[in-house]
Amino acid sequence: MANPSSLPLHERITRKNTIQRAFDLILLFLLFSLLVYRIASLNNHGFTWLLAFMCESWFTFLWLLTISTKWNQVEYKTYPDRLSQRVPELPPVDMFVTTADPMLEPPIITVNTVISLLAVDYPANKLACYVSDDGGSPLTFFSLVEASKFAKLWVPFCKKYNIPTRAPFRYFSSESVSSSKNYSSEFKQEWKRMKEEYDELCRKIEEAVQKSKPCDLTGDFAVFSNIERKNHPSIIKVIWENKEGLFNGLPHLVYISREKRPKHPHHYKAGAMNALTRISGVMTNAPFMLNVDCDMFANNPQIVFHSMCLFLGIENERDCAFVQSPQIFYDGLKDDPFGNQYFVLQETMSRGMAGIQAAMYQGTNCFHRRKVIYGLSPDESEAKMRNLSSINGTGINYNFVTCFLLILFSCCDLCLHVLHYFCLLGKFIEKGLDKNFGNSMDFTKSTAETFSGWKVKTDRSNNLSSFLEAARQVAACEYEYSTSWGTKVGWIYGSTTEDILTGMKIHARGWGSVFCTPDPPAFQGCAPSSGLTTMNPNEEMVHGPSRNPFQ
Ligand SMILES: O=c1ccn([C@@H]2O[C@H](COP(=O)(O)OP(=O)(O)O[C@H]3O[C@H](CO)[C@@H](O)[C@H](O)[C@H]3O)[C@@H](O)[C@H]2O)c(=O)[nH]1
Ligand SMILES: [Mn+2]
Repeated sequence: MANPSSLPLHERITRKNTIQRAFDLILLFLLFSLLVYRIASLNNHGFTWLLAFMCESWFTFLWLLTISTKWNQVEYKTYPDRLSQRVPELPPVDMFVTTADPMLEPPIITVNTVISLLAVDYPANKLACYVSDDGGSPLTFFSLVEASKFAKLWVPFCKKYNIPTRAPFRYFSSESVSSSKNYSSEFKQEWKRMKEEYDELCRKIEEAVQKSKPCDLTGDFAVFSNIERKNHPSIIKVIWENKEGLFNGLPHLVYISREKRPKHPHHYKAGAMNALTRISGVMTNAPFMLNVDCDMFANNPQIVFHSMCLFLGIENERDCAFVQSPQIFYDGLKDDPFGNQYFVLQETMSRGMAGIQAAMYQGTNCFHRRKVIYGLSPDESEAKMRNLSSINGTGINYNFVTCFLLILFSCCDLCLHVLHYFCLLGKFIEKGLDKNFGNSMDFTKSTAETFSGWKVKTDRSNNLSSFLEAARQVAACEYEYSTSWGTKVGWIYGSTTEDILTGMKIHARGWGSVFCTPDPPAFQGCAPSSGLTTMNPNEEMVHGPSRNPFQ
C-alpha cells in the first residue's frame, strides 16, 4: 500500500468528450466549406454575397474560439482525507461576505450564508468571517448579533452529527426527523431544540424588519443613530471573538461598514472587497481569502479542505492563484427555462478554460491567495519570498550600525524586537511599498508578513479588538487616495463586473487558476425566478468589461 503521506492531494482528470469534439469539428468543417463556396462564387453575386461572407467569417471565428474553450475540459478530484497526513498545520482563511441593501438582500439570507461559513469543517481557530455591509444598516448588524448567538448552538450540533447542509434554512426545509425511525432519540431531541432556536431567530429578525429601528440604538447600536446610508464614518464591530483559540469553537465574526461620504466614490462591490482585504489584513491577515455574495451559502461543509487540497497540493504555485467554485442555484425551475444555472458556462466553458490555463474568476465562491490580490506576479512573488524572508534573521543584510546595535542590545529581547520591526518597515518604505498600499503602519507591517511568506509574524492571537483603531483607519474613504488600490492592487475599479477585470488582471500577470467542483456542490445560491431578473446580470456580464476595456 502506498505511503499516505506521499499520496497526491488532488488529481487533474481530462474529460473524455470525443463525441462532442467530433460534432464541433464537423460543424467547423461545414462552416469552412460555406466560406470556400462563398469565395468561389463571389464574382457571380453582388455586394450581398460579400456581406454574407463577412458575417459568416466572423461567426466562424467565434466558433473557433468557442471550440477552443471547450476542447480540453478538466476536472480536479480532491482528497481532503489526505490533508492531515500531508500538512501538519493548516493555514488560516479569512472569509468575506458582502451585502449592500437589507431590503433587496433580506438579512435572513445573509445570516444563513454567514452561519453556513461559521459551521464549515475546518479548525475554528484558523477562520475569521468578515461581513461588509454597504447599507450601513443597524438591521443587518442586529441580525448578525442574533445569528452569532444561534451559531454557538448550531455549530457544535452540526459538527457532532456531521450535518450535511449547514445553512439552517436549507437544512430545515428538507429534513424532517420527528417521524423517522432512523434517528436516535437524543438526536431527535437536539434537532427539535435547534429547530425551535432557528424559528426564534427568524421571528426576531422578521420582527426587526417590520420596525423602523430593529432595537434601541444605544450601547453597541449607538453608532447607527443619526447616520445616513451614504454618509457615515467607518463602523467596525467584533461580534464574536474566539478568544481562547478553540479548535472546535466558533470562528471570529466581524461586522464592517466602511466609511461613506457623498463626495467620495465608493466603487461598489470592488470597493467593499478592498476594504475587507485591508481590515482583515490588519486584524487576522490570513494567507487565503474566501469571498461569497450574501446569497451564496456554503453547501459543502468540506469546501475549505477541498480548496486547500488544490492550493497546497499544486506542484507549482503559479498555477493556482485562486480556486473558483461554480455558481449553482437551488430549487431552480424544471429544465431551467431562463438559463439561470448557466449550464454551458459552468459545465463546459469553465472546465475548458481551466484545461487551457485558468478558470475564470466569477466574483463569488472563490478562494484567493492574499499576495495575488496584493498585485504580485508569480516571478515577483518568488523573488520577494527570497528577499524579505531574510529579514527574519536568516542572512539579513544588516549594515554596520545595525550590527553594532544588535550586539549591544542582544541581551535585551525587547530592543531586538523593536530593531527588527524598524528594519522591516525601513525595507518596505525603501521599496515604496507603503505608497502602493496606503499609509497605515499596521497594514504595511501586515503586507510585509504576506510577502515574506509568513516567516515574519506578528502575534495577533485572539485580540481583535486591539486592532479596531487601525482597522477604522484603513476603512476610511480617503485611505485609497494616491495608492494603487483599484488599479494595481486589490479588486479593480471602473467596471460593474469587477470580477472579470480582476480575474483577467491576475491571469495577465502570469498566474493560473483552478476550478473546484466537489460533490455536493461547494456553494449554492437563490436563483432568480423570472426571465427579466436573469437578463440583468447577463447584460452586465456581457457588456461590463467592454464598457471600460482599457482598465
Ligand atoms: O455597492 C455594492 C454593490 C454590491 N455589493 C455586493 O456585491 C455582491 C454582488 O452584487 P449583485 O448586485 O448581487 O450582483 P450579481 O449580478 O448578483 O453578482 C454577480 O455579478 C457581480 C458582478 O459581476 C459579481 O461581483 C458577483 O460576485 C456575481 O455573483 C452582493 O453580495 C452585494 O451585496 C456590495 O457589497 N456593494
Ligand atoms: Mn446577487
